[in-house]
Amino acid sequence: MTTTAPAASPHAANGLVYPLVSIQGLRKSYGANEVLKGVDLDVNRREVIAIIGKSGSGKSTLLRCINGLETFQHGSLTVHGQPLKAGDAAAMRELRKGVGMIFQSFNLFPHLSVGRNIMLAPSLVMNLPKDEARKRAEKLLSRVGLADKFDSMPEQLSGGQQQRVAIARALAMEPEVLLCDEITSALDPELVGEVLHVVEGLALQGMTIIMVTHEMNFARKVSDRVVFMHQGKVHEVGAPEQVFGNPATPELQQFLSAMH
Ligand SMILES: Nc1ncnc2c1ncn2[C@@H]1O[C@H](COP(=O)(O)OP(=O)(O)OP(=O)(O)O)[C@@H](O)[C@H]1O
Repeated sequence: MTTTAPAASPHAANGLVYPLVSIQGLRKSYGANEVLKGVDLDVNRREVIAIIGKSGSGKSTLLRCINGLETFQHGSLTVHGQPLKAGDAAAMRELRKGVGMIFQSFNLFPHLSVGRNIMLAPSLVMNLPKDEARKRAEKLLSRVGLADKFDSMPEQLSGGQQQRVAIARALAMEPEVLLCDEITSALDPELVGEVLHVVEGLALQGMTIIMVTHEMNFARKVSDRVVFMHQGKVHEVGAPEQVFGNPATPELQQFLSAMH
């Protein structure tokens, strides 16, 4: 991908170099159902990763583990050099501050204006003074093309606009990495483009993004690497031209032909 930001790179601090997100041997079960069966994945700063795969292959569960919404039983997860042990609830809460997540449903607070939705977390979690939180919300709203919607209520916006507010709200916590879980799946087709345009802009500005998506053309255009998940594992990973143009395994070939 051509970016205006420097290329993806391992993070360097305190003389150490490490990926921004490092996942090793991650296993997660719901009861007897093992959903993630040993996932290994490193994500460098400024990388854009698209996760694709059949329904039930564990894509959403993996994202939810990365932002600490789900516990896992085995393996390790390190974000920004902070290792997170399986089941460490306090560390998971801390982790969530540095990881933004956007879901298929926008989950805006219906009784708060657009601006207040964005100000909420910086005010409550980061203790940002009200005027600074407001300035931050205004800036983010213009970044997602909604500068004039500060005082609107969520119900007055289209689905595409609400999803853009959800993106602004996630960015308000200045996350290290942004996780996107099928964020256009609930939108009418004519509204998909405006949301993808915002995500593409963030990618070009150097945001580290891990997105689960069914938008194959978008994955091909924007991502640095595509991860194909199959039966709870990373089955194939590579540059978009390799994964889409020259899939190595029959499972990926079948998945891609079923998408056409
Ligand atoms: N909270 C839960 N409790 C029990 N089982 C769950 C839970 N969440 C997910 N699962 C199961 O885990 C498996 C993987 O689900 P997951 O949502 O991660 O898959 P996915 O690849 O994201 O699928 P999709 O593309 O349909 O969203 C499924 O079998 C699902 O039923």
